[in-house]
Amino acid sequence: MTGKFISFEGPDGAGKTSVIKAIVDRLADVKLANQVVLTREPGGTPIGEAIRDLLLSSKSVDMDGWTEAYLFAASRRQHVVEKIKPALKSNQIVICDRFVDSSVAYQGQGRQLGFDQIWELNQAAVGDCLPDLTFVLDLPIEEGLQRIAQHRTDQINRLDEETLTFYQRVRQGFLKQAQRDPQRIVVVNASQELTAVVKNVWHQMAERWPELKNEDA
Ligand SMILES: Nc1ncnc2c1ncn2[C@@H]1O[C@H](COP(=O)(O)OP(=O)(O)OP(=O)(O)O)[C@@H](O)[C@H]1O
Ligand SMILES: Cc1cn([C@H]2C[C@H](O)[C@@H](COP(=O)(O)O)O2)c(=O)[nH]c1=O
Repeated sequence: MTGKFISFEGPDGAGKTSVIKAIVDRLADVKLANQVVLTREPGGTPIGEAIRDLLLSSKSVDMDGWTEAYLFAASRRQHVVEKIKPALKSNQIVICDRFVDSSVAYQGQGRQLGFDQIWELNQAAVGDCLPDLTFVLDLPIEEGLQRIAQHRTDQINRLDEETLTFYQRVRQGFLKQAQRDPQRIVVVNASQELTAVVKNVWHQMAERWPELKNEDA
């Protein structure tokens, strides 16, 4: 199978991590486990993870919105150059937990820095390296936040403490981005049971890449 770049997006608690785990298992079932590169943003590289710590730390309360936007883009640039592009070049399947659409939704729409302005800033960071396929896991904000509150095992981060209206703008940002780029972005109803969400995502992947239905690698 040739290199593929797939990103998973959505508001906090939409189920990205859970769905990605199940999709990686499915890829293993079709004998593609050794081709999978699982990664995340912010982060994905040592430099990116250091930027992640700075971005998500509750000590960064005074961070300016544009500083935040540039730091997400800087983490992304390093990620693209150091990990994503080389992996695609060697025919790996890159599965990324959040990518450029998160910046457009959170910084562009959530922080109201401007949808197009944040897209342009990120164009400089990613160049021509956009996902082949992006899943936006969509659900009412309250549901995602409730899921997190019920099951939280990791620490609360700085962005977890935003208001409901911030997250509602973020959700609209993802949906607007999907409307703008329907070839790349598929919106999935993430309110369904996890098995149904995974089935839907896998179906979309196999539609696009029929070799996934019967991979004999
Ligand atoms: N479809 C679902 N139905 C009910 N609960 C779910 C579903 N998907 C995930 N969950 C649960 O919701 C919580 C958040 O899921 P998960 O960590 O996968 O979301 P996430 O999108 O990665 O969150 P974050 O953006 O905060 O990292 C977990 O406890 C998970 O078990
Ligand atoms: C890539 C990216 C992320 N964010 C936000 C979204 C989340 O609140 C955190 C990351 O935490 P997660 O548990 O890994 O989902 O960062 C953002 O605001 N902008 C971005 O570009």
